Amino acid sequence: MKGISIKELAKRFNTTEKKIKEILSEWGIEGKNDYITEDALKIIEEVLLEEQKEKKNGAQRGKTVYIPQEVTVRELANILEVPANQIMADLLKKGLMVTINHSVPYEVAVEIAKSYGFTVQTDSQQQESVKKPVEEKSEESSENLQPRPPVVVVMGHVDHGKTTLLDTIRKTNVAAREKGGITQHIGASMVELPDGRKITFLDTPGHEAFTSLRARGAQVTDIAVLVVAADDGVMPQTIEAINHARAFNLPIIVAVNKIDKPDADPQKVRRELSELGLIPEEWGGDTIFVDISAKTGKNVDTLLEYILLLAELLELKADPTKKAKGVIIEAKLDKQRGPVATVLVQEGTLRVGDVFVAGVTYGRVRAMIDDKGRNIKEAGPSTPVEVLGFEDLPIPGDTLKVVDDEKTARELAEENRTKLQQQEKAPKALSLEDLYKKIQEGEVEELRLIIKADTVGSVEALKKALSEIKVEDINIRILHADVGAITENDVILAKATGAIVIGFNTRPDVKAREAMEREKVDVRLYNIIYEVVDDVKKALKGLLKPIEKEVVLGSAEVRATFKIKGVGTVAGCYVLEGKIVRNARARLIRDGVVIYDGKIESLKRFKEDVQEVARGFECGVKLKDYNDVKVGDIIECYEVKLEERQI
Ligand SMILES: Nc1nc2c(ncn2[C@@H]2O[C@H](COP(=O)(O)OP(=O)(O)OP(=O)(O)O)[C@@H](O)[C@H]2O)c(=O)[nH]1
Repeated sequence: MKGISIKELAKRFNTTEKKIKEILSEWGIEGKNDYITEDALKIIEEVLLEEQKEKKNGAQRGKTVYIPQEVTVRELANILEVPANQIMADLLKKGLMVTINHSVPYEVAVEIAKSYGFTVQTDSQQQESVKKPVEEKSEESSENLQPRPPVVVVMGHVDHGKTTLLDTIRKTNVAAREKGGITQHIGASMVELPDGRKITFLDTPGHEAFTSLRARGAQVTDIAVLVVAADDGVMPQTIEAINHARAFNLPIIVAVNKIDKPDADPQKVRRELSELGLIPEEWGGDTIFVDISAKTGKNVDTLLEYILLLAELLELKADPTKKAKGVIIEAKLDKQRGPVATVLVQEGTLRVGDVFVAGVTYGRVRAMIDDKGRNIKEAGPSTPVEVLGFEDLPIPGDTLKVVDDEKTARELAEENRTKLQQQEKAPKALSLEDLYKKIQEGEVEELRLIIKADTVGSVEALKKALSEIKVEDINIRILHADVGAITENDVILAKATGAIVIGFNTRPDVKAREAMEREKVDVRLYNIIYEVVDDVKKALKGLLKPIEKEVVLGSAEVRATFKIKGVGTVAGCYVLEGKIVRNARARLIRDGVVIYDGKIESLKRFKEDVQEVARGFECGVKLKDYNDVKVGDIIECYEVKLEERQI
């Protein structure tokens, strides 16, 4: 393992190479060829971070800063006079993966400022056009933080038992049975153990659910349970799920399922997952593995115990006394009840009568129904509840915030609408063309890639070739690499993580195509490894030219041919779709094979020269420098556009 170079490390911590070498010798660590191993890196990082904080704390202790409600990483870094990288590292530790222009939740920003020894002034005299959310006053009172139940997503390969596990957990949910509740599907459910401890599960199994919520900026889950069937072992979606969880730094507990089956081999699952970096605790690693049978219920209680244990280690806390804040998990229009949405309360307590803003809509909580179908009056942190009283249908992934009055709610919703419109104008996902610009602006510090290829060999070759690219200090991180078509999941993951999808001898499927359009994710298709490497290198150096995009204008079938003296062969055609345009580019297709690629030289309708001929009409086409046209050939007319993006 190569590790990280001393030079890179010095840059990351804004210090000198000499300083790093000093720490190395102090700790008796040797750097080979100026490279440090991963283990040594951890020690150095800790020493440097501590030193940096100490220094800051000393200098800043007592200094008062004002942090606006809406603050980006860059702005916070400026206010605290700390490198933006450092702030991003602090956020990552709190499970928030952001770039320099992302906004930082206010309460997190305050926490970070305090960790650097600042006193935070909340009561600003500054004039603000935006109404400050009301919870700001209570933001300071972190003494009310109390443990909250973990929010868990169950993931894994098809048929490995995700749904069965969720059903079993809900059925053995003692508290619910005693209270006679009937489980309702509301998008998430809360399980209560006999001793009163609770766990919230997202109802929709699979990583797609949380990744698409995450793509909209919502950090919903705390823990991922990876279900792997012991009779089947690690399968493609197991790997996909691991990569999705890792992309968001979500801790994973492995549930080795179906151990009741005679051909179950839980040890094989351990071996396979170890190869993927999930090493069982019993083998000296730090991943919890629990052998279960979702069908018989065996060890499911142990699994729940481990989830709670991990939750304790994660110190999940929230302040139930604050005004509520939550995430929309699901939303639907109900004929009788109007817009209904499931909200996962993340902070504070949501109460009937509360006025709220939720993305571009707002409302007042008219009623709340829990996952057992009961009407409830209030819901605390990590509780999923169905909420009635929205003005309009909210969007899953949007945040719901309780505010003081309806006027504020309406104004904030309007503001969010304006922001959304602005965002929609600018493509948000990263493209290879604008990578260089973003690197220069400090918005991107690593290039994240998702690779899909035709064979395992190609995947490996691409991974190797890409990992060898070294341009400045930009890191290339492969979030997911697999065999097969580019899927909607790949696109959603790319969107959520700011990654680029590379397809090698493979194409996006229909759903992926739709998602690409919708999410404006950069998907690149190649069939030569060298070109992938070359494009990535050029992008990192800012040399990549805009992509030429081909747009098919229309196609026509050749129904007759005419030899005309001095002109050549003219094809009598019928336009099947779109239109045929004079002087446009065209190719001739015979039995699915392109046999000519050139230009439409002349286009006529009843001997008249015309500019274009639409679908359903006949026309005469002469292809430039080509006469071997035959009846039954297809003429496809197209144009090549340069993407409008600037490098
Ligand atoms: N023997 C045995 N069968 C199980 C166990 N868990 C699940 N199954 C069976 O495996 C099959 C698939 O289970 P599901 O729970 O539907 O799997 P899933 O992962 O939710 O599948 P998808 O929703 O299709 O992704 C069903 O026939 C279950 O009855 C188990 O612990 N033991």
